[in-house]
Amino acid sequence: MTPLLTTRDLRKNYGGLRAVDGVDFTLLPGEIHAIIGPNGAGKTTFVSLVCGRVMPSSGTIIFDGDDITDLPAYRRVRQGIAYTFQITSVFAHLSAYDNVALPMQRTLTDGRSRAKLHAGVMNALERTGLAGRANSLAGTLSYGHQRLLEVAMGLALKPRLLILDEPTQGLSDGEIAGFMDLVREIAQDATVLLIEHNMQVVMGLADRITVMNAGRILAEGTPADIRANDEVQRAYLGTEPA
Ligand SMILES: Nc1ncnc2c1ncn2[C@@H]1O[C@H](COP(=O)(O)OP(=O)(O)OP(=O)(O)O)[C@@H](O)[C@H]1O
Repeated sequence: MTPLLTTRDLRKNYGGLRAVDGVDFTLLPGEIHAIIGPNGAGKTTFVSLVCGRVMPSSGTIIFDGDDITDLPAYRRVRQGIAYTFQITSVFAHLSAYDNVALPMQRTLTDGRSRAKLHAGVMNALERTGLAGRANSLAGTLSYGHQRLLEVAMGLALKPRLLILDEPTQGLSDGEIAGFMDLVREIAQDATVLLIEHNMQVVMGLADRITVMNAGRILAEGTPADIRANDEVQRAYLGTEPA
């Protein structure tokens, strides 16, 4: 199977700190792929390099056969890479509807396609269970709903690759269960790369897991492989119920 995304010897240094230190990574189309690892392992920096928020010190990023290493973030969005980040980034004083319409509008080359925009926004809100909140100001939504709104903003871009950075942080158990169903549904027509600390979510959702430690890949495999890996247990999972 041809990978959707490949990184080769990808590096990001902050002064003397090697935040991402020679990562060779492969993402297969259609998979749900989790990146785990201790705080400071380089997970957020790595996905920031993939989506273009941060430019690498060296190395190569290939997306769907094209070298995107030097492409700015907005061009990567057009190629189908969407992301939502740890820190809630909704516009509090805009409605849920407008929050989704804003990023989507940028992808429509024909500024007059209002019907298309409306259909796309409502589809994204429906998939995330927020259609009934379309007119609510984003700032009045619960934290969990704001996180879902971010996912809706990503979905409206019809991404081929959706990157989620700690999407379940701050969600209740019930919201987490709903979120897992949503990710499975998204993965039917997109590839999902997620950074996640909640091991139940990781083990329950991921087809494959990459474990990072100190900027490098420590291990890769299925949930069963990762559970059975002694090095991973020592470096990371030891204190977590795997
Ligand atoms: N803009 C920056 N300037 C300097 N150092 C940075 C910057 N961004 C990240 N780092 C450092 O790079 C290392 C990797 O950070 P990163 O946020 O990628 O880790 P992480 O695995 O995502 O951690 P967490 O699970 O806590 O989010 C850390 O030591 C961090 O302090």
